[in-house]
Amino acid sequence: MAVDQTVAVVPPSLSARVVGSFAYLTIKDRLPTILTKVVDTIHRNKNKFFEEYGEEGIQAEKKAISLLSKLRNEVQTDKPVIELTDGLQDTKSWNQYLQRQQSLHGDQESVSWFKSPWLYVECYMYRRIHEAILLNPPISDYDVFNEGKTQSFFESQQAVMILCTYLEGVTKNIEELSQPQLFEHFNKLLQVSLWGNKCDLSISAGQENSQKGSPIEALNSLQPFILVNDSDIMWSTLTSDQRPEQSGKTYAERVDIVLDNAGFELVTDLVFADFLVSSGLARQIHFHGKCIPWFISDVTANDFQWTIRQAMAANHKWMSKCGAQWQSYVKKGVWIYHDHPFWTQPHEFCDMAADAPDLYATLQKADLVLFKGDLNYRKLTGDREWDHTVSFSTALRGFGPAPLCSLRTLKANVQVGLQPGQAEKLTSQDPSWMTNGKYAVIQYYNPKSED
Ligand SMILES: O=P(O)(O)OC[C@@]1(O)O[C@H](CO)[C@@H](O)[C@@H]1O
Ligand SMILES: [Mn+2]
Repeated sequence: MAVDQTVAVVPPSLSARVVGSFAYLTIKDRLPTILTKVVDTIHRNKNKFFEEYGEEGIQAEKKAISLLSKLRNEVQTDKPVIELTDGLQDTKSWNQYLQRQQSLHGDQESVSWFKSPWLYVECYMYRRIHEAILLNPPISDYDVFNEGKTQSFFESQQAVMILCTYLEGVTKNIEELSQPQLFEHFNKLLQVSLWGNKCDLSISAGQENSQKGSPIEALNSLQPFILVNDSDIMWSTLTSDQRPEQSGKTYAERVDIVLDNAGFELVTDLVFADFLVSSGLARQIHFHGKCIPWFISDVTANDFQWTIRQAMAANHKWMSKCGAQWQSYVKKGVWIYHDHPFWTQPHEFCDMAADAPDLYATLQKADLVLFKGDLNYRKLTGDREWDHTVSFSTALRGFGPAPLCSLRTLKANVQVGLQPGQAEKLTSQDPSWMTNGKYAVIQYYNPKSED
């Protein structure tokens, strides 16, 4: 049953308040495990810090570890959330957000790990990890998640090669392809990018989680696990002549991709972006990554450049050809990489127009914005206890800078836009369907058309 937008009440945020919930288990078990791994990583790199910076490096390592151990204790004992002190460009807005949470809570109770919105405190933990490193020069630009990200890239080499070889097969005679053939390749590469989102390191608390086997051959068997598939509408958006004043084969002027994870997922996004450009479906791609290490595996500018360089240097004909092509797209400004502090803040995206109007204006220039991954979906929908049949547009609560599409494997218990009865059926077949990463959605919304 569709819910009328005008009368829909905004449901509460997911929170660890609900004992036994996924949010509760994340804060109780997964976050402390992640913090322990971060401490181990820093400790393991002690000699490297000594070689680079001498005794100062060792002192910084010790202080960072002590801040992180304190943080782990705060999480485990449900201490109040405290202000940031590092004076970065976003520190003030984080502290204002804490005040906002405080006023929502009322005076009686403090904002704490188990009593606050899960989205907020989970984002806050990653920002505090960054603070612990940042406050400790000379190791302040150390990426504590770098090892895991590079490892996950190398572990999926075979799949990357298969994908680059497939792309070569598509692009070499792309001019001769009919519309239906182009649509078939579009669908395949879109779905590869969708399932690439299985490979995040946060859900596995940093455990190896890379792509094994052929990502193309796997698609058929994965098809039934796509719960909402709006790829036809997405294709129509790209191929409808949105700018009839500009003649030629190119359809969309600009597609923006809000990236999620480095490693295999990023390669699938680059391959899809390459296909969009080389097929003429889009003229320019704008990528959006993170300014700081985030949710273990998320892409930073460094990861983006590193991945392209690795592909270029690969000892595989088609992979190195892809790498060279990607580098040339970047050089020519066909591909543009952006980052913005808003992506590493805890806000729901419906706040973007008010809290990051410059970013909102940037996205408004796109013909289509793709949001990769689970955390972006949580922020799109506000990470709330929505009824599963509420429409995607209702859950977006006015967010709509441009036509947009979420490509997400389900790893958190928020899901909207399902058919009546669909969620109940899934729950009876597979009770953890919302969090086990086996299911996915390609969910589209166009602010320009009526819902
Ligand atoms: O955004 P991504 O990389 O797809 O997923 C990030 C993620 O694993 O982190 C959280 C768990 O801590 C989950 O909400 C979510 O599944
Ligand atoms: Mn991620």
